[in-house]
Amino acid sequence: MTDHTPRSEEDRIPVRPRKRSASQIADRLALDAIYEIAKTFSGAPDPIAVVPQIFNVLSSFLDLRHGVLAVLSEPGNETKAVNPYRIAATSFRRDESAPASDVLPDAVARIVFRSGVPFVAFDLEEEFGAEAVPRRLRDSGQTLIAVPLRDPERSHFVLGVLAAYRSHDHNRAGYSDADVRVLTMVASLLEQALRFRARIARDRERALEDTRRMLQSVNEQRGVAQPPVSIDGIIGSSPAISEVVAQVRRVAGTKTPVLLRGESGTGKELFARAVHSQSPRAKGPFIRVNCAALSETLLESELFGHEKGAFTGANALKKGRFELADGGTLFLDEIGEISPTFQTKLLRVLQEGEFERVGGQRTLKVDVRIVAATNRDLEDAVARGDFRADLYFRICVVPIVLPPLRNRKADIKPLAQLFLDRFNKSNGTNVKFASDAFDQICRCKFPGNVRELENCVNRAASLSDGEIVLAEELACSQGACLSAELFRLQEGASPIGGLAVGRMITPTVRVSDPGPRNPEPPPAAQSPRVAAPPPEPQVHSEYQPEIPSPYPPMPHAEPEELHQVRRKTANITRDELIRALESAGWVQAKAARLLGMTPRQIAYALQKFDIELRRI
Ligand SMILES: Nc1ncnc2c1ncn2[C@@H]1O[C@H](COP(=O)(O)OP(=O)(O)OP(=O)(O)O)[C@@H](O)[C@H]1O
Repeated sequence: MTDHTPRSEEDRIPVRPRKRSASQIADRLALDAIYEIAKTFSGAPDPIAVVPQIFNVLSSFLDLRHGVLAVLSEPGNETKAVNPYRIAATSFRRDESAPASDVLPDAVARIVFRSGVPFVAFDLEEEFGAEAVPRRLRDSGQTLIAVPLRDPERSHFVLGVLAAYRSHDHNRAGYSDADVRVLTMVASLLEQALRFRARIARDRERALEDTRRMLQSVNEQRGVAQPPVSIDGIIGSSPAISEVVAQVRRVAGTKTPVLLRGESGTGKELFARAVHSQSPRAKGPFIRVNCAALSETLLESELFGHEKGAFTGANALKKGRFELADGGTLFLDEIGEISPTFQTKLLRVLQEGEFERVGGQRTLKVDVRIVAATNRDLEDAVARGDFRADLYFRICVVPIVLPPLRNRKADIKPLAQLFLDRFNKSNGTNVKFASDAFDQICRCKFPGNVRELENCVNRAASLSDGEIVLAEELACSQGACLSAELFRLQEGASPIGGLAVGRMITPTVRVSDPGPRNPEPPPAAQSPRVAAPPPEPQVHSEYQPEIPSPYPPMPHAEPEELHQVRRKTANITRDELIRALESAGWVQAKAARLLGMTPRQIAYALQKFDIELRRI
């Protein structure tokens, strides 16, 4: 039925669409394009795979043509270029083997990778030469707009370049700002999509890992033996160590830099050697540098070498470790300890594979695989600005974390047996552990990790009365295991040299008496009568200097016992000491406990009163 009700005057005037300005139309199109693009990304399981579709949208809505996405490739592959990248997507239908320069001028890509800001080239030919212009675009004027794509996880890190061309047939000057804005928005949508995907992948990986661990622990409980691992002297039968060995095997075949992380004594150097020996460069040299052991100047001349006469004392040309490691592997131990200036020097050689000897002019090129190690929390160091982020990304391409021994108890027994066998071999002995001794060792937390286990075995084997080491002969049974004491003081929360520990330096504290704060375990005693006191820390001022220590800082708040210890040190008499030793069966650690002193203080007192230890 037709509606005959009379309409008002207003109703009868035909509605003419409001005229929009060119810029309003452009804005509207941009908005529509972004809407389409966001929809496409949100539904895509692999955001990079849909980038060609995104380029089509840009082209049909906004005339932004010939889109291209370049992403950083893993460093350390065949190319020696700085920031090697690959073309990951394009709207050209191009032959896969075509050079990247067919779609994106190399000079522009590198500018964006390095600067991390958008770049607009109004006239490629004029700015970069005819060769820079992709072949198919040579006959037409084109403005190139390129914006950075940032790593979703590390916002300062440029991992890609998103670019597109605008033909000069269009209003060339007017659009570039808007084009930069649109491409930046697209880059940001892509970053979000990548971040989302990475999160899903990580969650999936975590779930798989949990399942794997669960199965392994069920197998362990059922007594299904894990096959023992054995490469290059690495011993272990725990799932954790098998996983690390598998990672080493996987990564060894490439030239990718590896960063070994883990507490002190977990075997970082051993694993660095394994990465080398399992790699195609195994026949090449393996060169190690302890970055923490050398001053900056020495480190520079050690790593890069020096020319004759470069400085006083440089009487001859000396090749540096980079040169010596050519064709092989360079192991940079304790990399977290190098100074900011040296970080810059190292970055250059890691990026470009080039350096000059100290005092030299000639640029040398080497082919070296880098394996680094640290027990520092490098992420924290980067966040605090102590460690360069770009160097961090160079060295931390494949991080391999070595678990502490307390988290892989299944390794303790085979390792203890290995060290005992080594002891017997080098001493011509046939010492064995009684089964209760083995059980006791296996229960230990070993805060000093494998190194401490090695010491423990050697100490027990050296001090044993007979061929069988009994449980009661172990240092821990006699209250003489200082690392157990140390671990107790840590409350298990801050393991020695653990990843959570930043700079491993004892805190600067006011000291009125030089009583030891972090007693080190006594050197594996050569004979029970030897009671040589460890060197007394020199305290010249009211403040204790910062001493690099393998142990994490002690809490600032001092327990009451420690105050008592201080008072006792000065007051103890010879008789008091002998009485305590007598009642402790001449076990220093026990006597120390009776007197409320540390074993180290007992050792000083013994020396002071010239008392020789008796063995009961
Ligand atoms: N899985 C293992 N199998 C056999 N020996 C091991 C294993 N892990 C560590 N070790 C031994 O333990 C000792 C300490 O290892 P290493 O020096 O490699 O530790 P690290 O992590 O580099 O220590 P730091 O950080 O203090 O330098 C070495 O004698 C090493 O041979």
